[in-house]
Amino acid sequence: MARAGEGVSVTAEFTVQPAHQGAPGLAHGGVLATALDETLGSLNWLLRTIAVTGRLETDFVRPVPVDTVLHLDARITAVHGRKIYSTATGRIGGPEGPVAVRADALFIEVKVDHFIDNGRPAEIRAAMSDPDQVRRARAFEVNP
Ligand SMILES: CCCCCCCCCCCCCCCC(=O)SCCNC(=O)CCNC(=O)[C@H](O)C(C)(C)COP(=O)(O)OP(=O)(O)OC[C@H]1O[C@@H](n2cnc3c(N)ncnc32)[C@H](O)[C@@H]1OP(=O)(O)O
Repeated sequence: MARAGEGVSVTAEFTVQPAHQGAPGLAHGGVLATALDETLGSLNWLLRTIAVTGRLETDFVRPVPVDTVLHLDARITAVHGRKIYSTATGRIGGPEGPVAVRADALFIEVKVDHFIDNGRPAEIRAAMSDPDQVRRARAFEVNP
């Protein structure tokens, strides 16, 4: 089965808000990890694959002040069976600015059942009664 691999990439911007503060005036590392995780996770949509984060290794290279725009750049590095390897950087001061954070991730492909079996019933019911959500999930299952 042919699958997109190298060359699959996305860019994104994340603005650090006051609510994201950890140390005074600085972004909390967990929030920056979330921004990296979200950006890396969006790569899986380009592969038309439903996948969850199995591993996320994050390096915090420079402090990121509140109100900073984090310029994110993520790409798939390899696909092997159900395993999707990807990497991302977050730069400050512009898309070519210095790297403040970076992450390497391993996402694992799952079936829709992963969510149905493990999610809270109320939210699963709401998702299943949302025609857009169901159509998207079925599209993945029919054309993985
Ligand atoms: C109707 C409703 C509609 C719903 C429509 C859904 C829409 C689409 C939603 C998208 C959602 C996005 C979400 C965003 C990103 C999160 O935020 S995801 C949330 C955080 N992550 C999680 O909750 C994952 C929790 N972990 C798990 O559930 C299970 O560990 C996993 C990841 C499914 C893997 O379990 P498994 O399927 O039993 O797979 P397993 O055989 O253990 O591992 C498969 C392979 O991966 C390797 N592996 C697994 N974990 C690791 C690890 N941590 N480190 C290294 N290797 C690993 C294994 O060694 C194995 O390798 P091989 O032997 O094949 O070489």
